[in-house]
Amino acid sequence: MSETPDIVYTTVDEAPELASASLLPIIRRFAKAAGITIETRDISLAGRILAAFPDRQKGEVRDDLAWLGEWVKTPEANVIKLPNISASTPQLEAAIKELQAQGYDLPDYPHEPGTDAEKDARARYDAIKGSAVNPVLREGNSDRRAANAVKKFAQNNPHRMGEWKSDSKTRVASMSGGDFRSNEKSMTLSADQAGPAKIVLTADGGTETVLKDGVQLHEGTVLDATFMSASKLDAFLADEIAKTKEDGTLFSLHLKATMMKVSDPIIFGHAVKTFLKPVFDKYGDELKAAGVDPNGGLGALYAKIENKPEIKAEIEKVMVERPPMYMVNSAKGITNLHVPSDVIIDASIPALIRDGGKGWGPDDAQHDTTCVIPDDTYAPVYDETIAYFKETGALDPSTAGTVQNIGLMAQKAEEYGSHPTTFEIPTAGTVRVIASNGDVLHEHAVEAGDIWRACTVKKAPIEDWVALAIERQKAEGCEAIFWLDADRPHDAQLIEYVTPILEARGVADNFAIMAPREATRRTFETIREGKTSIAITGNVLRDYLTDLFPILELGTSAKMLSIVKLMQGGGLFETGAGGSAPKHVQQLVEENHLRWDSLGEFCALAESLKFLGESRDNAKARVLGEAVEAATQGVLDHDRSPSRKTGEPDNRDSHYWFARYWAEALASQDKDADLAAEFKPVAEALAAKEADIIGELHGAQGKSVDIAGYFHPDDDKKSAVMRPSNTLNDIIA
Ligand SMILES: NC(=O)C1=CN([C@@H]2O[C@H](COP(=O)(O)OP(=O)(O)OC[C@H]3O[C@@H](n4cnc5c(N)ncnc54)[C@H](OP(=O)(O)O)[C@@H]3O)[C@@H](O)[C@H]2O)C=CC1
Ligand SMILES: O=C(O)CCC(=O)C(=O)O
Ligand SMILES: [Mg+2]
Repeated sequence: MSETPDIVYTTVDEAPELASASLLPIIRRFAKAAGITIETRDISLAGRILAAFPDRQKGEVRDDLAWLGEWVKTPEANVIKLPNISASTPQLEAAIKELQAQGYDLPDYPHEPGTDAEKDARARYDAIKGSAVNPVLREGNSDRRAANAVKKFAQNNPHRMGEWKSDSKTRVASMSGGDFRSNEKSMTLSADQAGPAKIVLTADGGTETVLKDGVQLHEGTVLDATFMSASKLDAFLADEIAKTKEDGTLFSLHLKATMMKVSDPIIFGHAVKTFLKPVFDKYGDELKAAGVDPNGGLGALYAKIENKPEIKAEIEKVMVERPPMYMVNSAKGITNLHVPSDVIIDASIPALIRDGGKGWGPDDAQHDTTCVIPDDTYAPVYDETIAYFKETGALDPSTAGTVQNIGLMAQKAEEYGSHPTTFEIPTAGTVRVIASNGDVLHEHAVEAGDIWRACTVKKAPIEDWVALAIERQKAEGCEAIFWLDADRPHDAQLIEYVTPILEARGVADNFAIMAPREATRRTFETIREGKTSIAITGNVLRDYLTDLFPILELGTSAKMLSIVKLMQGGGLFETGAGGSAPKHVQQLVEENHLRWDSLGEFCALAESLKFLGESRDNAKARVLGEAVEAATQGVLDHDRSPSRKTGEPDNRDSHYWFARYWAEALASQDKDADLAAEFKPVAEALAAKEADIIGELHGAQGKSVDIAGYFHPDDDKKSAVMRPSNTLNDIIA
């Protein structure tokens, strides 16, 4: 491992990692011709678990995430980042079990840590849980958009859209009080308030508990504090369950338990308990004794009551009285409330909207759905989208314009950085954030069980974000909207930053500032006319909108260009805006067909090579990058993307075509004669052997395969499955 490779390609999980087994050898072969070093760093869930317990493993275990976390703070950084699992507790436990079965020495996940050793293990595991990678790597703000070629392809080959009817009963339900939105307070730190702050809970009896000490706050940082009332949440959930029953729709809950890894699993647990309230009322003690943690979901609960027929019977009785649930997998009986990480709001709601507002029910058919999004901060975006489509009918992807996003993300911005300062309040009292100079920055009266949190966004990332927005708007010359609500405390603080910068740069007229609901409608109206709009948003809307619009415009967010211009000069190139597509793994294992589309990897690779060309003045990298763009265009023009169906071309076929078009582009360019000479025979061989290669790739499909693990498959077996064409392998070797 050299200290600074030219490019780091991340080792991840699930479908994208399977794809890498086929694609990475091709990338390496081409990069080698230009003397470019590509190394991998392991940020997979399994890799991170092992790195958390290096002392218990045989041999050396590298902490690649820690290494990358430092590298992204240097101007040399050039990372191609694939999506990785942000694990919920059930996923983390499953991964630990698998690794233990493979012979790795790891402690179980301690649910109720008692001893010091258990507390230590729990702390190490909790650091891995949830979205533990992206916040570490994202030392810059986010620029996500569809490349022109990708957008054109989607317009010419529109995906299927469900029909939106004006009488659809699908709706969004959010709290009208007591939620994070209504309790939010926000302020910007002055110089004398900067320094280590503390968060203190003073119980109603007077006892003080320091919830967190040494919270480093800087001058100019925007600091928010808010809480979700547990009692109001429960009342809201109970009410919505009843209303859903009356409406005759599916009940669904949409959260982000992965990125909001402290707050949202607790909210999820409230939903599990409220849905099964009669069961918890009757058998609460027994369930507790059996080790049931409602935050882990129904899946974990059922596993713990296998031998308790009376509780099972009670659950069945209650379920009959409840509205039918939106299903994750109706064939397997996996409901919305089974696993907290199965229904991830950024992907789940847009997919439902793409399908005309329909979710899958227990009867394996699609129905109108009540979408419960307890916190009302961002729910209006979905509520307005649904209202708009009910009025106007579905969007037409063949004519729709596009929405780009400039997202405030750097340095754990906003809610997605709030985990260390989120608490489930143990006793009623008052929470205060106290600055180093003694100023009380925020104060809330809370009840036991309330979820209180503070979050920050620093000055430098805000200024960088506005500058990035100005740059992008200048490049596009189109509508650009800051999705900020002057009536929301946090957004009002951001507006105080944004307006003077726009004015000082003389570009204020090129931008609008609109609350999310209004911005949603305006943006849909703009893209309906075939035009482009730039959404300049905070971190959560960055996440939500870069799934919402791509899923409606392109059918998926996997095809997005996703660039993180690191604030210290490096580049982080994310592959698409979506996740690791767990269902694709199942299809591969059962039928040896991988429907994962690597277009996101192709786009990121082109950007990474072109960035290398600029940052290290590497002319060959530039040529390789331009050829990748030509290859990507070739894959689109000739429709070489994977099919969903077994027996048809899959991910591996698309890699063959990608390699071929890449080699052809290199052979035919005239900027670098050495590269042209080297790739001419490669291009010829790939063309001459087309029938053999395609035959070998297709011959492999249709049978089940063994990769010896889900979270930590065997590298050789994975490689054998993903590289079934010896003819192709020989040409690439
Ligand atoms: N950047 C990151 O690291 C991210 C990581 N994640 C993680 O990914 C996991 C899954 O998240 P989830 O919310 O389900 O979102 P995904 O984006 O993984 O999946 C949603 C659906 O999108 C489709 N899809 C996604 N990517 C591709 C692709 N490249 N080619 C074809 N289809 C694709 C699949 O549809 P179909 O099944 O119909 O084929 C998939 O089931 C979680 O562990 C989550 O934490 C999520 C988002 C970003
Ligand atoms: O970090 C994660 O868990 C998911 C990230 C994500 O969804 C995104 O950035 O779009
Ligand atoms: Mg997302």
